[in-house]
Amino acid sequence: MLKEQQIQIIKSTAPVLREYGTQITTRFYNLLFENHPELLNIFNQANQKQGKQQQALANSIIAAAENIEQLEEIIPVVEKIAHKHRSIGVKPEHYPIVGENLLQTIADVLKENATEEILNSWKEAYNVIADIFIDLEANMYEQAENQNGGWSNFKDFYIAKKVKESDVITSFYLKPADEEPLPSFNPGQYISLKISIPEETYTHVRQYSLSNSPGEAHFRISVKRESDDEPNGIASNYLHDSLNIGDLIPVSAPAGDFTLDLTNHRPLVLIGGGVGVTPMMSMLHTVTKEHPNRPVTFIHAAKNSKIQAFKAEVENTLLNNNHLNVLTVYSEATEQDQSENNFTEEGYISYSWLKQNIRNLNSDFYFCGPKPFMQNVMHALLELGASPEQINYEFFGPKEDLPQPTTV
Ligand SMILES: Cc1cc2nc3c(=O)[nH]c(=O)nc-3n(C[C@H](O)[C@H](O)[C@H](O)COP(=O)(O)OP(=O)(O)OC[C@H]3O[C@@H](n4cnc5c(N)ncnc54)[C@H](O)[C@@H]3O)c2cc1C
Ligand SMILES: NC(=O)C1=CN([C@@H]2O[C@H](COP(=O)(O)OP(=O)(O)OC[C@H]3O[C@@H](n4cnc5c(N)ncnc54)[C@H](OP(=O)(O)O)[C@@H]3O)[C@@H](O)[C@H]2O)C=CC1
Ligand code: HEM
Repeated sequence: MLKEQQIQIIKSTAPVLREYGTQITTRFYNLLFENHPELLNIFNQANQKQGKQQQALANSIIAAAENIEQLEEIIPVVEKIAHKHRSIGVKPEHYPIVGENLLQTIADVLKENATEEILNSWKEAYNVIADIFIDLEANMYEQAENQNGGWSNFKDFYIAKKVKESDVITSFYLKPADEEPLPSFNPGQYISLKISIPEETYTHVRQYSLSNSPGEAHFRISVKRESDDEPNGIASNYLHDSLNIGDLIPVSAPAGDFTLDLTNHRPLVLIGGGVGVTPMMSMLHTVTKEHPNRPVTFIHAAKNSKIQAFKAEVENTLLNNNHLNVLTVYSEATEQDQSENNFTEEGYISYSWLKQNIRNLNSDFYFCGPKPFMQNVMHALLELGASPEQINYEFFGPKEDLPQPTTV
């Protein structure tokens, strides 16, 4: 346990580390992969090259340190990270490795300012934080293991079906190679895939939201081919081009805490941006099956009908449900979309448009999509007066980028 003096040292040096934050974590990852190249198999190298992971780690370690006296405050943030850690296969034995390399880096960056007393205090603080992660993740591994037919790490699934949903999105129907029954999962959760590409030295682990509802004999994921920017997305292009029916792929047990709360019956508003619609599909299918009388507004913002996935699937759900309202917003509607008038609004989702189209503000809101879309929707909901507990979103960048709902 940390002594009072160590707590004061942590609190007084946390601002310095915040200042050097990403410089420390950038150097940390270089040192970590130099000393432990095997960890290149689990870290997303695109996130590394774009600096996203360095920022995320720096923010979380320093946030934990600044809350060192009331760590229970950061449990919700730690839980979200622990879900991802568990789905990737982070183990207790990894924590001392990260700790050693992180402290070495702090010493290197702070140089003569890194006295033995400061380093020992940060070592103690890291161990306290690491123990919280290790305990949480142990429970999550046990829970995943104990679910019917569960497994705690990765297990082989085969591609049972591939369905082209749009010009850029293809769905993969995955079934367990051992034919064990699938564990249930919460709508909105994701799985991690461990993707081995022949010419690549390391595996690529990626997360994909489950786009079907629990209780079926398969998992369905729907993957957008990332090819708008250079370099093309390594995993999504491999899945689209080279993963075919019958091929095997290691899959983690479902994880994630961005999940539909089925215990309350307030009206529901699901807002998906682009392929961010995937968790919304799982939520839509689940709620229309289990609570057919719950009013649901399903909003999909996409470029146009050539890019949009699940248009027909959602319209089919609409046919069988009197309490579902479906709205489509295209930002780059094609001429065919215009002539068929097959969408509700052109442009971006806005505060005034949401105000006009959300029938009941006392709703639960769930949204997911690209960052600019997320920022816009969050702003609009806050402006509409939605309270923090009504707003649920999956965002996987440094949280500071998104306006936070003010506490009431
Ligand atoms: C919880 C969660 C759920 C998700 N669910 C889905 C889903 O349902 N469907 C879906 O399609 N995606 C989903 N994603 C995203 C998915 O995990 C992948 O990130 C996505 O498929 C891209 O992976 P990739 O390997 O194809 O691209 P990567 O190779 O990882 O590249 C990603 C982007 O980074 C850029 N990039 C790569 N390397 C560099 C570099 N050296 N310098 C600069 N830029 C670079 C690429 O141009 C590309 O635009 C989800 C992500 C999370 C965290
Ligand atoms: N559980 C999770 O965390 C999941 C995360 N994802 C992530 O969701 C993202 C989906 O991206 P993608 O499919 O490429 O989405 P797109 O880039 O296609 O964007 C979707 C729509 O949102 C519009 N948009 C862009 N900016 C704004 C804005 N400021 N306000 C409102 N709308 C806006 C786009 O318009 P425009 O034509 O101008 O681009 C487009 O019409 C990916 O980053 C993916 O990784 C996906 C699935 C699950
Ligand atoms: C106290 C210690 C740790 C903290 C505070 C921490 C924090 C984080 C954070 C904030 C993220 C981003 C989560 C997200 O994107 O939603 C993350 C992801 C990750 N962490 Fe940790 N982590 C710790 C220890 C570890 C250890 C010991 C390992 C194992 C080597 C590890 C491996 C990973 C991996 C592989 C990812 C996903 C990276 C990516 O997809 O780009 N972490 N961690």
